[in-house]
Amino acid sequence: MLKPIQIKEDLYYIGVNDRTKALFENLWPLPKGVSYNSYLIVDQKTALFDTVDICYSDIFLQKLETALDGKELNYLVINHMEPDHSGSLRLLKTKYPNIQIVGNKRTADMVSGFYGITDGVLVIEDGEQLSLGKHNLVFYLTPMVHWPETMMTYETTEKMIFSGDAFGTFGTLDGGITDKQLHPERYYDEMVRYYSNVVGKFGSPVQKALQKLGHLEINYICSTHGPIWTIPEQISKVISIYDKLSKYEGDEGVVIAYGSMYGNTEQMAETIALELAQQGIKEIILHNTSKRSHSYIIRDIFKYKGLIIGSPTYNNKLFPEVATLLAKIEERDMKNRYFSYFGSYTWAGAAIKRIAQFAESTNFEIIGTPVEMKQSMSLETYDACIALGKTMADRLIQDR
Ligand SMILES: Cc1cc2nc3c(=O)[nH]c(=O)nc-3n(C[C@H](O)[C@H](O)[C@H](O)COP(=O)(O)O)c2cc1C
Repeated sequence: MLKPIQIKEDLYYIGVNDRTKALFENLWPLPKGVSYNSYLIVDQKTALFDTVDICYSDIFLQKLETALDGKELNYLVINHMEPDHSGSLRLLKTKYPNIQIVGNKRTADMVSGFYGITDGVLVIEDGEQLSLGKHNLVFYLTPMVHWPETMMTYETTEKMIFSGDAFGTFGTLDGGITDKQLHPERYYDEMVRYYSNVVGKFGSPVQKALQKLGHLEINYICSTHGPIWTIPEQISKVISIYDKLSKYEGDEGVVIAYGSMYGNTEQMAETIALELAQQGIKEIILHNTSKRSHSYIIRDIFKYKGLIIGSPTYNNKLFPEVATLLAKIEERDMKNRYFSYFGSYTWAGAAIKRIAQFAESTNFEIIGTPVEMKQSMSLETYDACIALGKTMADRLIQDR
């Protein structure tokens, strides 16, 4: 028998930890794992909020059964249909055939399309309410805070928000479930990585959602990944992280992401970094795009205002890992960055031209003069790298 965790009277945590999966969405590394959170309110009516990844259905269903303690399961509220949360739906419906599945019309379409379930679906509108007895639920549609059907559910008595993926983070819950039981700092970098990797493209919908929900008093943030946030300062911090990231606001600092096969292009990166430090910039992060998972590079690009990209010419194109990274930056509609670039070649340069095309497609502010190096570092190239580093530092310092 597996037991759920009682968070407070009427509220149970019945999520699970995944320490097995290597890549979230088969893309983003999970060195600290991830949790799939599900919650149950037990009132005159019972309501479950989201399910878990299908790999953990058995554990989840056992915990649910214990939490229900013989009561009927009345509602499943689906805030998000991505399979890491809806994966247990078919099994849940088989075990509790009379359950009412609550979602908006887009949810209903996906419930039918993914799981072939069309009966017992209660379609709600934005702002609609549902009473469980003592607890009252209000549904807020927040489209594209990841997927078009995403919504959040606000419980008005205890002021709890079931936020779906919003305010989520990578990292398993190792014993502690609420922020009071753990060191929240452990999760913040992983929250930024989660946001930038998974939600990063949707800055504007996240801003709309934050404005829509801004008037709500919130005592509990119950996300589908990571800790339950209950401490007022932590709640403010979590919301401010999402606010800042969705506005694409960066801190003072520079990410230099480069490709290099034999180290020549890397020397350009090193030279620029030395000058940035010389000028008083403390946060300088060099990422070798072949060595570091792009997941972390993207996280840092979301963190810092300065971005410098470097690449050798490779078969008349960009070095492949750099090209892939640029595509990932483009996909995320990255904004508000100070951008510089550099490149190298041996017989006919193409890297610089390709990065210039990328730069044109963004709204980044181009800083300094791009540096192109033939073969290896000459005094002229060295001076040009120093000049580029200085111009970037000056631009960042202007904002202090
Ligand atoms: C597989 C391969 C393909 C290359 N393709 C080109 C090319 O199309 N045009 C060019 O001018 N140089 C090309 N180069 C040369 C590199 O761009 C040049 O040597 C550069 O300085 C390498 O930088 P690195 O030392 O940082 O790896 C190629 C090198 C390799 C290994």
